[in-house]
Amino acid sequence: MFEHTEHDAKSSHALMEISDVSKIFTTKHATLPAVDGVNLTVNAGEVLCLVGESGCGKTTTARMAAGLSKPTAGTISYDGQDIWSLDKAGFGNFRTAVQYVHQDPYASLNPIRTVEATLTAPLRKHGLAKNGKEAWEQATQLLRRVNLTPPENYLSKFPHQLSGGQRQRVAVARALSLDPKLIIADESTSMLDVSIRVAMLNMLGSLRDDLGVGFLFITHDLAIAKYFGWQGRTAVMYLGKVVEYGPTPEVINNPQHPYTRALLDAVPEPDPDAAARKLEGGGLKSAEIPSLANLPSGCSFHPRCPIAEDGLCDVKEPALAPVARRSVSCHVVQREDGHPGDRIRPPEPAGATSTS
Ligand SMILES: Nc1ncnc2c1ncn2[C@@H]1O[C@H](COP(=O)(O)OP(=O)(O)OP(=O)(O)O)[C@@H](O)[C@H]1O
Repeated sequence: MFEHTEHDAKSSHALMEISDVSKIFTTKHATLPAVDGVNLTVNAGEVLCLVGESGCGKTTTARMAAGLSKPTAGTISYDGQDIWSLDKAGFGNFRTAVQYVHQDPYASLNPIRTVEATLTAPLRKHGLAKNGKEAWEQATQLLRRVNLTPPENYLSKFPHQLSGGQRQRVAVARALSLDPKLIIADESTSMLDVSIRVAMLNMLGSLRDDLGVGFLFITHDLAIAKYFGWQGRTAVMYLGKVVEYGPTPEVINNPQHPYTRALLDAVPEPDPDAAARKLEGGGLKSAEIPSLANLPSGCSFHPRCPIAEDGLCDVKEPALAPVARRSVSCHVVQREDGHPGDRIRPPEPAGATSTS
């Protein structure tokens, strides 16, 4: 969709580092490890897609990356600094540089504010516009940037007077008003019709190309990751953990983890129930995701996994390890790749005698 320029490859540096990050929610009834030991890096101008089924911890990770929620453990660094050790001014700068675009703009746009007020308020608040005229001019430029033209047709509108796609573009324009280095887009196209979705993705892609904005792009749909994040990397999450992580073409064209393979088998399937049935039909033993409150032993994917081995996968938790130009956490895949961890073998059945 959009070209990867030489400039990007050379100028890429780690903008955000998510290191060993966990988030545990404690409710009256349970302790929920929503995110468990996640490591991710987003380079400047790069797209990192975070993919997985509902409830796997994508939004929780995204909210921590945006500084909206504090990790239970681990660190989120922006430009080399732990965001939770920044002083108030430093944290404020981080919050302007990293903008969060919510999947439902209805939830984030103030219903009683016009588009103009929505766009000019942050400009005035952060001193990016000296006066009302300058703020108005910048607001019109922002609307052009997100292809809402002519801008004059939109400035006086309220959110309810816009279509879903237009609202989403206003939310992106507002995020852009503060000249962010990184946009965290949480399923920001999932509520749109397919053609509007594609137009929106193309527009976001042009921001990356023209402005060098990096993206942490959250989606449950690998087809979207393929379309939007082809030049970047993709991390597949399952029950709070990253199970496969690498360059998007590697992950999509040659998936290694059985969960990634199953997710790809289920693409494209807009109806979640049909997708779940397809997941089951596509080789998974079950469409049911185990509860975070009662995680399976060993590899938490093993009860659904078509290649799980008794005595191995239900006993020992796999770690991410390099396999075929990406990282994968699967004992069986790692063993087949000749990984040093391959010496783990299922125990001999009771009564079996060794012939050696
Ligand atoms: N504030 C909270 N308190 C308790 N549990 C929570 C809280 N927020 C999220 N969870 C739980 O943490 C898990 C991960 O949720 P999260 O929203 O991060 O998943 P997700 O992959 O983004 O799902 P979706 O695609 O449906 O948004 C879920 O089991 C969810 O119920």
